[in-house]
Amino acid sequence: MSSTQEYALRELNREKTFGGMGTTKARNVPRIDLSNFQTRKAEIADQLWAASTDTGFFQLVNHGIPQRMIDEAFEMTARFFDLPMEVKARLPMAKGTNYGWEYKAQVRPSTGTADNKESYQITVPRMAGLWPSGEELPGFKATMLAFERANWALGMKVLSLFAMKLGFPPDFFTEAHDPTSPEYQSTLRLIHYMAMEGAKPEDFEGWRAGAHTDYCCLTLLHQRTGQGGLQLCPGKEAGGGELAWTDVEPLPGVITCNIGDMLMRWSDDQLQSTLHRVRMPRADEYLGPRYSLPFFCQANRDAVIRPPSGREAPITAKDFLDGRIAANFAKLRK
Ligand SMILES: O=C(O)CCC(=O)C(=O)O
Ligand SMILES: [Fe+2]
Repeated sequence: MSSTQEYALRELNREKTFGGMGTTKARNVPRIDLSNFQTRKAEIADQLWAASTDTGFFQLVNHGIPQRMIDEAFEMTARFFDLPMEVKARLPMAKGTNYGWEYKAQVRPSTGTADNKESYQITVPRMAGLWPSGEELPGFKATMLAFERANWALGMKVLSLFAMKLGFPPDFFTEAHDPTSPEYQSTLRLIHYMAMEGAKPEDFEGWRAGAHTDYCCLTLLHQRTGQGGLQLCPGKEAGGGELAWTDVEPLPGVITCNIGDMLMRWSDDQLQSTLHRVRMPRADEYLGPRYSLPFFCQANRDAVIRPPSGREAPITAKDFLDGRIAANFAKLRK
């Protein structure tokens, strides 16, 4: 078995145990202020480290991405998903890839059912033929490229502090996520969870996004106030039995972040990649569409993940990611 297949299988078996409804529990998701970043690096690094070795989730405030830019990205996202099906179908995500449009194709190993969503993923060097035309959606490409780069820059700022804590040079992860390289594979994802107004009772039994951990180093997640549903369960408490889930409410001016599997491995499991999911709204909650914009900092395909202790074998970020994509999108056409 190749290391990719072996990794995919291990992940599959682990995630299959997380699909149940579980209970709920209040937990603190730390809020971390990035203002005066240059002079407060040591303090911010301590706060990031404490949050990420504990719940694996934190929320950034004063992060520097202008609210206007975030609002514009959400407006373009709604317009994109409003395009006719046949237009979106001309931009398909091919099997084994991480870019393009998919409709209800992501089957989470935890649930075995498709997420009730459509998504469009932007992996900048591999978008040939996958952008809507300027006539179909004026301004879309420019807006999304600028938003992608703003997220990348913020992600690298945060990762530079993790590098410091792990004893790597400060620009270690920036080099591993070099956006000028053709091997770049960080991804901006646009997600549309379908409105549930008038849906049948059985439609509420599924998941908007089934329980999973992210594949990446770090996720920056933009959400809309009033469009809740994200829940987390820390890994330390996910060791079997019924899981207790915590609601993470979207707040204005906040970017919710979590550590992914890639950084967990790179840090010898010190930084926690935490299980999360998006639940269906209850009948008495907002039932309109839900949009979210995660940006996944994923090390370039040729970056080698070599944990300092040497306990886990080195693996390229390509092999690491391919295993996870294969386990999630088996349904897509080649
Ligand atoms: O939509 C959300 O709030 C979370 C999405 C998510 O977890 C993912 O796409 O990995
Ligand atoms: Fe996720």
